Amino acid sequence: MHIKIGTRGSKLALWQAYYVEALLQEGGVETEIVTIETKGDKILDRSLSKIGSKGVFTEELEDQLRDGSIDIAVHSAKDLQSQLDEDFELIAFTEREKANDVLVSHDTSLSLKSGESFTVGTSSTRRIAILKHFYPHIKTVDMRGNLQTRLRKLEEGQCDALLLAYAGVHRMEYDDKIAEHLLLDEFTPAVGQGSVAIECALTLPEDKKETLKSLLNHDHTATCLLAERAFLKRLQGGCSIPVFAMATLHEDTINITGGIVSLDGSELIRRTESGSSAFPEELGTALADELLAAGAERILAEIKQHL
Ligand SMILES: NCc1[nH]cc(CCC(=O)O)c1CC(=O)O
Repeated sequence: MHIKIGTRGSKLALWQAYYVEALLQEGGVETEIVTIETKGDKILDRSLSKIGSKGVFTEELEDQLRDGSIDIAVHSAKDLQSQLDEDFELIAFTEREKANDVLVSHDTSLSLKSGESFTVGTSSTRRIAILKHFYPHIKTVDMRGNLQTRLRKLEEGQCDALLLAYAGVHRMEYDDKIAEHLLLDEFTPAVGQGSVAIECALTLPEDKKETLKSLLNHDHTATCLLAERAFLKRLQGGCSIPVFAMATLHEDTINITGGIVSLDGSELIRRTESGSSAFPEELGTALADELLAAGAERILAEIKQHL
């Protein structure tokens, strides 16, 4: 069997594609990597929320899935919108890396907890709003671009630190620049953070789908991500909305914590729900409904007016 793997060209995206390639090759599958540039890679002077969150990093990959130029597209699970177009599906989620955020700096003595004021580069509305909520003494500057670009901007002194996903920092081997691991109950990660998602066209032949699933899918991770993604779908949050959720699985029980924070950080709502691993999507949806009733509906409406 031969699988053509489509990926974005950033160093992190390529790492993820090589990771998937290695898993396939171990299973005796021949592979080929096809690098594809997306709108999100090209447009670097506007925030993601202004370009439009839908498909910024996926559209060009999906065009090639549709015409068969590639068999699968490899994405950071957290970059994927909650609702794919109807002719695509996610057939696998790889084993999740530690999902937390980290503070990255040349000065590894920096700490949000210290009370000291410094400037953090990030353009994630989730991270900015959570910083405003818990650490109002921290200044933020907008910092888009792929990991390499952001690290260069840090180097140039455009900020004192970056706020990033541990998964990406670790994959790029910048662990020695981690100043602080942030708490999951303050910086609850974005939905899907730390896992790699495999997308294909519905029309991909069944034998390929079976092989891909058996070699790439991590059942435990997939159960958690199904709950998180159902949560995101109900809240209709793209990656530009400060919504967060993380599920964990212990035996047959999923625990999921999720919430939303207003853009100025003044209001943060967070809830936890538990339920059977047999019904991950129902659990994610129920958590979202609970939040909507508890004020998330109003916060979401306010956010959508601003973006
Ligand atoms: N939005 C960009 C993005 N997409 C995935 C990761 C990191 C890897 C991951 O979470 O899987 C990052 C960088 C970051 O947020 O620090």
